[in-house]
Amino acid sequence: SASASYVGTSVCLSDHLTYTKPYHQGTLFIINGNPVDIVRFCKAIRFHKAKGCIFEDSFSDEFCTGHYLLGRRFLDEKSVEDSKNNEAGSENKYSHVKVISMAASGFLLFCCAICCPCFHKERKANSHEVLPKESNSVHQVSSFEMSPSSDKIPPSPFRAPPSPSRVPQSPSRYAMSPRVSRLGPLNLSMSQIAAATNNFSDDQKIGEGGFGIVYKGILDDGQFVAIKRAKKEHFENLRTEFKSEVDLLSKIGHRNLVKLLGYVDKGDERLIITEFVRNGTLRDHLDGGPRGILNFNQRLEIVIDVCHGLTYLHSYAERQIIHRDIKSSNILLTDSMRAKVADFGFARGGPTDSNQTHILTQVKGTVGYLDPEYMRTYQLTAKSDVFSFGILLVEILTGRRPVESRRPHDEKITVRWAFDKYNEGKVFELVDPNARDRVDEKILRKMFSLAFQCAAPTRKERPDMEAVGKQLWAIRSSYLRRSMA
Ligand SMILES: Nc1ncnc2c1ncn2[C@@H]1O[C@H](COP(=O)(O)OP(=O)(O)OP(=O)(O)O)[C@@H](O)[C@H]1O
Repeated sequence: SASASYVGTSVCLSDHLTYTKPYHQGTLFIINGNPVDIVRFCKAIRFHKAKGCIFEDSFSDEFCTGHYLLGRRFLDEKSVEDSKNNEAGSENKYSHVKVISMAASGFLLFCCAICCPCFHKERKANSHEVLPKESNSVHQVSSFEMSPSSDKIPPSPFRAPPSPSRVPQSPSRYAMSPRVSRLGPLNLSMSQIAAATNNFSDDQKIGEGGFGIVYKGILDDGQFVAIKRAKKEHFENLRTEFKSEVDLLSKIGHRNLVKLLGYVDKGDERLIITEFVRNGTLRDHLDGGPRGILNFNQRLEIVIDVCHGLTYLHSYAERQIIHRDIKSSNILLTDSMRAKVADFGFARGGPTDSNQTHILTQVKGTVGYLDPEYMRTYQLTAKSDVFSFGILLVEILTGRRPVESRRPHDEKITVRWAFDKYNEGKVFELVDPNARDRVDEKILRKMFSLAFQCAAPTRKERPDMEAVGKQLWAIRSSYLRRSMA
């Protein structure tokens, strides 16, 4: 994700216009979480400009000049049609019959069919939507402070309800957020950290993310640590959310979550110190290379670990925590291939009051894993992590990134491609070609089915992580039974 191309955003009329930069043939254009073609995107820009909307500095629209758009009218008309269909669907989202009738994409139909029980159960729980009183809601988009529920978002011709066929694309960092830095139980001075990292020498560098460089360090007592050193341009943000995140993270302790050991917030330095997890990221392993290829059993164990880490955050931590950036490059593996969820830079406390169903907040996360409903409504719940987990599940089974912009059109959005193949009964074609062990078709279908439930378009349709865990355990037992037979 260090290579993430940034995205431009406008929130005029609550539309979220996003595109991956720099502009090239494979550039993805997204409106409110829905992939659109360039013509429609440019139309939205023009519309926003006419309404006097201000675009970020980084938002450039030079691709909207004539020659890129020639010959695209057909596409444009088609997407307007799509949008009309979807608009109609949005009104009917509480009626099963109608949901079924609108499910032109097939995906929604599927989700509805397999998720009916949770659909019913969750509807009650979500019936009160209250704007939470957050201490650190400074980043909320101002128009939303006045409009707590999505119903009140001003109308725009470019809004459309999400559907899984509309998952956002490309594993690009979607928005910048401050990193936490803290120094809890590990009370290290700057000179100790300098010694531990050999003065931040290049040899100790293990990676680089959007916010800083990660170094490996070795403490006096021989303990290995990972030290993330924030880039100076993020310092201001760091200050703003610093305290709340420190408070959140200091309460976390689970074997499937990377432990935060401390922070430094002094003078020119913002450092986060975590336990060092030595076997690379899940993405590294899916890409193959010297570490070898993950077999199916390992993949299954990894998703179970991630699921347990998330279940703890959502249901068992002192206060509910929503990670907001679940993705394969944030899953670290130990030598024994156990998984730990890392990178809590975007983590947020969930609702604190039982009347609150969600938190209203700016969208943060990584494009491709981002919950389309959260992108559209700015309502954050633990189900946004469930969505990302579903995308991750498809990724670990197929080996493909959530968005593969170089592939043919119908394969670009991995979850959509997988869903179509699944429905055609071609589940074996989905399996990562690098994973050589042959797995029973039933097991594969169960895994994919679970992934699609998690990546359902609306949070009401998604199971919670605890339910996901139960399903994964059941799949694991039948897998083990079958492989022993
Ligand atoms: N605790 C850790 N132990 C071992 N390696 C780590 C640890 N934390 C991070 N890394 C390594 O450093 C790399 C960069 O991590 P970082 O979290 O900064 O970036 P990212 O998640 O890849 O990108 P971004 O922060 O932009 O999402 C990771 O890909 C991983 O290889």
